[in-house]
Amino acid sequence: MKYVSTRGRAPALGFSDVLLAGLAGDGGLYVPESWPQLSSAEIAGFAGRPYAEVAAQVIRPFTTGDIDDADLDRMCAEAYATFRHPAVAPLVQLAPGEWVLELFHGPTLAFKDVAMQLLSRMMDHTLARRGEKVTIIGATSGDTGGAAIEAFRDRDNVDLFMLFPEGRVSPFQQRQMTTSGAANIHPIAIKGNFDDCQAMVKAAFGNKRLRERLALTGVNSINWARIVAQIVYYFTAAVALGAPGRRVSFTVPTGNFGDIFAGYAAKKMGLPIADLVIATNVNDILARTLATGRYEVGGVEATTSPSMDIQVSSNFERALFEACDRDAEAVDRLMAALAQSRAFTVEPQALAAIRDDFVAGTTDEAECAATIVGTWRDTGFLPDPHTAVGLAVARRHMAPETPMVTLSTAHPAKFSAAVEAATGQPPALPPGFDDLTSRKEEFVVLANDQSVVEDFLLSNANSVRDEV
Ligand SMILES: Cc1ncc(COP(=O)(O)O)c(C=O)c1O
Ligand SMILES: N[C@@H](CCOP(=O)(O)O)C(=O)O
Repeated sequence: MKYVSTRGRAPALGFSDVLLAGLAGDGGLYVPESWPQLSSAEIAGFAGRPYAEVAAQVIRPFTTGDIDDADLDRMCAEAYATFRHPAVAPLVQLAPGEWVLELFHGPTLAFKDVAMQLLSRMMDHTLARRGEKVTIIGATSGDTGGAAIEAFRDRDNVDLFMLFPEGRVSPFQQRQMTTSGAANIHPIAIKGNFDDCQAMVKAAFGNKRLRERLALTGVNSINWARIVAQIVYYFTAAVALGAPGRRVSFTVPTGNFGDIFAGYAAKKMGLPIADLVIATNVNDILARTLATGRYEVGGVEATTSPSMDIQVSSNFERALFEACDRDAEAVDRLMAALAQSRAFTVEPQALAAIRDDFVAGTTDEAECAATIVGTWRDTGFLPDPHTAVGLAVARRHMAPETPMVTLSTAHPAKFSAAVEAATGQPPALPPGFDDLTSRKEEFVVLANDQSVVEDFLLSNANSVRDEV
């Protein structure tokens, strides 16, 4: 399997090179050059199988030729043994036709663990084989940072620099990032918002000298390996509800579009998905784009679902590439317009293609809080604010006979202030986090300035290559 860049000006690469590249050299995102197909019989065969085995089978077509089958099986088994729930991603029924897929049973209580636990093992495996070291740079609105730090702490072939917006992540999320105590972990609070952090990460990749000196790579969902691992739970959930003999819809609380793009990938591989519903909070650029065809970056509003306080949604570029019939030049033009004027217009044919694959809805803060308390009171399931955004939107898109699965992307304890404000009581903390508030925090605060951040990386990375 080879991967091509959405902007068409970077070389096609195999899985291991894409894994270590993060972002393509032309600023684009890697996608598989064709979608592997799973037959109905193969999909039906997933029923009742352990999550790790299904994961290896779904992921294998993407890694063939780069990772040996036995190594992939072992890495999947190890990654999903870190989860607290034997099913890894259990489905819970809330009402007739309504389900949540609990993706928060990993080590940091967020869906990011599903991909990050596997990604860190794949990276470690590839680096050990090649005898290389890398520097990871990432941007987080809260959950990617914690999951990456947990997955990569104390790995001696990796230095991890994680940028987060100062004061805009929950206290629980911040402490998960700042209390690892590991020498290879460097949390950085940026005086800006998540979009500023993500823009700095992409600009760092665009600095060829820095990229080469630090052997820069990424673990945000710009890295294809993140998406690949997230495809798996769409299969396990749909099969548990009757696929391939029955169509299933999914609603996904969406920010950077990685999670829902994994659902799109599952559909392209043959999973019968009815609707893929994008759920956003008031930072609703994706819903506006689907409604009007105009992608227009506005200001970011801070909400109780901070991990979705995003305007520049990285993986939408992958969806555009698909909607433009894989015309990389067209995507390149749109991305150039975005860089220049913070906006672009999707051509009617591409917009129609996007609307064929996705629908979208938005929730405001009042509806989010009402959904938290209402769902808890009516069903006993306590959603975190991101899941509540998903549930509120999902309930407007339910169709008779088609199960609707909302992805539950974080444990409510990660956002206890918002949950307590809605329900009047704090959510119970799962075991293993009792000392989080007493651990010593270590992080730096840096200006929202590219050269300040790049200088910090060069001064603090353990492995910097000489200039040639
Ligand atoms: C709890 C939670 N829900 C939803 C999202 C949105 O996911 P994505 O960025 O893949 O769209 C995030 C962040 O990515 C998150 O941390
Ligand atoms: N909400 C995310 C933002 C980064 O998303 P990613 O999926 O591209 O890593 C977060 O929690 O940091």
